[in-house]
Order: sequence, then C-alpha cells, then structure tokens
Amino acid sequence: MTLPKALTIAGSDSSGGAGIQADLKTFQEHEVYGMSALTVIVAMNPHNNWSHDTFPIDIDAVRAQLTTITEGIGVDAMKTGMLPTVDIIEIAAKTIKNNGMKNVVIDPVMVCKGADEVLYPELAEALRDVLTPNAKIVTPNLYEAGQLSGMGALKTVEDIKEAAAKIHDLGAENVLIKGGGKLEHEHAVDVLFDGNDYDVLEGERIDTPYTHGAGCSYSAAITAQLAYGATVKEAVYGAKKFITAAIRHSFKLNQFVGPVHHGASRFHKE
Ligand SMILES: Nc1ncnc2c1ncn2[C@@H]1O[C@H](COP(=O)(O)OP(=O)(O)O)[C@@H](O)[C@H]1O
Ligand SMILES: Cc1ncc(COP(=O)(O)O)c(C=O)c1O
Ligand SMILES: [Mg+2]
Repeated sequence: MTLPKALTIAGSDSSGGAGIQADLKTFQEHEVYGMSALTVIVAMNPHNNWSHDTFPIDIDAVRAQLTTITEGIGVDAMKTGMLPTVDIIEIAAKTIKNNGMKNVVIDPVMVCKGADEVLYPELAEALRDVLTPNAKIVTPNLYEAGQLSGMGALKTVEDIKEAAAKIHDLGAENVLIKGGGKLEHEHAVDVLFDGNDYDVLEGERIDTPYTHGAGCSYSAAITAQLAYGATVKEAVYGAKKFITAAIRHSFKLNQFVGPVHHGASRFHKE
C-alpha cells in the first residue's frame, strides 16, 4: 500500500501541542504520511510564566532537510508554520516554486497563544510579500489577518470579509480567516474567500481556555485532506469538524497551557 505524503516546514513546540508536533499528529490522524523540515525550536520557561524562547535552525540545515524531502521523496501537499527569519521564508517560497507545488497551505504564524508578544514582528512583511502569493490557501488568525491586510484590529464578520479580499489581492488563491475565540460572536466563526464567494463557517463555540495548537492543527488537517485530493472547500469543512472535536476534548497540561486533543475525532465520537 501507499499513503499520501505531506510536508510541514515549521517550528518545534517542546510542549507538544502546536508546531511540528501538532502537524505530524494531525497528519497521522488523517492517515497521511508526515514529513518535516524544522525551522526553529521554541522552549517555554516554567520558571518565568511560560515565556517563550526561540532558537532558529541553521539555514543550511533547513535547506538540507528540504532537499531530502523534495529531491529524495516528493510530496502531495505541504504547509508552512513558524518561520524565524527572512532567509528561511525565502527558502520556503523557493521550495514551493522550484518544485511546482500546488497543494500549498500557508499558516502565517506571527503569534503564539499563551505568549502575549508577537514572536517575530519584523517578518510580517516577508510573510505577506514572499510567502502568501504562493498559497493555495492562507490561514491567518484574527491578529495575523489584521497584519496581512494592513487593516489592524478586525472586530466584525464584515471586517473579516474585507480583510480576506485584501489578502486575496496579495496573490493567495483562497483565504481562510479564523475568527476563533477572539471574535465576539456566539459561534467560532471562520471566513473562507475564494476570490468570488464568501463561506462563513459557524462552528460550535466551546467554552474553554485550552486551545493551544488549534491553528496549527486546523491548517495541518486542511493539508492532509488536500493530500488526498479534496477540493479546498471540502478540506476546510472537513478540517473545521476535526478541530472542533479536538477543542471539545482539549485538556489542561499544566497551569500555563492546555492543548487540543488531536485524536479526538478517532477516540471520541461525541
Ligand atoms: N473556543 C473555541 N471553540 C470552538 N472553536 C474555536 C475556539 N477557539 C478557536 N476555535 C477555532 O479553532 C480554529 C483555529 O483558530 P484560532 O485558535 O483562532 O487559530 P490560532 O491558533 O492560529 O490563533 C478555528 O477554526 C477557530 O474558529
Ligand atoms: C513552534 C510553534 N509553532 C506555532 C505555534 C502557534 O500555535 P497555534 O496553533 O496555537 O497558533 C506555536 C505556539 O506555541 C509554536 O510554539
Ligand atoms: Mg496560529
């Protein structure tokens, strides 16, 4: 037998809920063979309120991992997550272009939940100009969509729609903005824009602080479904179900963080 193959170019979340760990767990849950190119290691300090420290991976090591995967194996779909430098963003963009990759999910990670600081503020421009134009679908959260669109704070579904159109103009084929827990609304609302139509996804809103890794896992679930040949719409609707279940069964890891349960769809039917 064979499995569809997916690649994540992303950072390591030592606490296991987000980043490359979330992506690989999510690929596995979708019966997709997961591969990774690590870009940065994130460590959280339990003695300083879980503050985040980041350790970028050497650029040659990033390049070598990508050569292993693109020239040695091949991929059916790929995603990007946390990218710590402009050089690494450029390598990710080049990898997509040089290999003619089509099923490309760009998660323009600028912030981590649980850390108030924006991790790499100087990278917003490169994420917008270098990476976003290569996306089959780009998946910013509310904050990131405000940055990519240049609109700043987004407060309503109408704001989100306007931002989605602006981000589409940057060259992304499809834009999925996650209202998530941050948008004031009775549902967990995301908006998908394909350049013509808006789909407003209204998921059940779950009353929990434990949503660490939700964004990474959502974009990884989209990637996995694209690897199986799903359309963008099918992939997004399928992934929304997956992430809602994962949040419904999320749990407290310690006093600072609670991750989503990546196996929820498989182990819990309700
Ligand atoms: N409390 C919640 N209940 C249900 N769904 C949520 C909740 N918080 C976030 N989501 C959903 O989780 C997915 C990831 O969104 P979000 O958490 O905003 O991303 P990120 O982790 O990148 O900040 C989206 O589909 C969003 O609507
Ligand atoms: C390596 C890494 N990537 C991405 C993220 C973003 O996670 P989320 O899925 O909660 O947006 C984090 C947050 O801690 C992280 O450590
Ligand atoms: Mg995110």
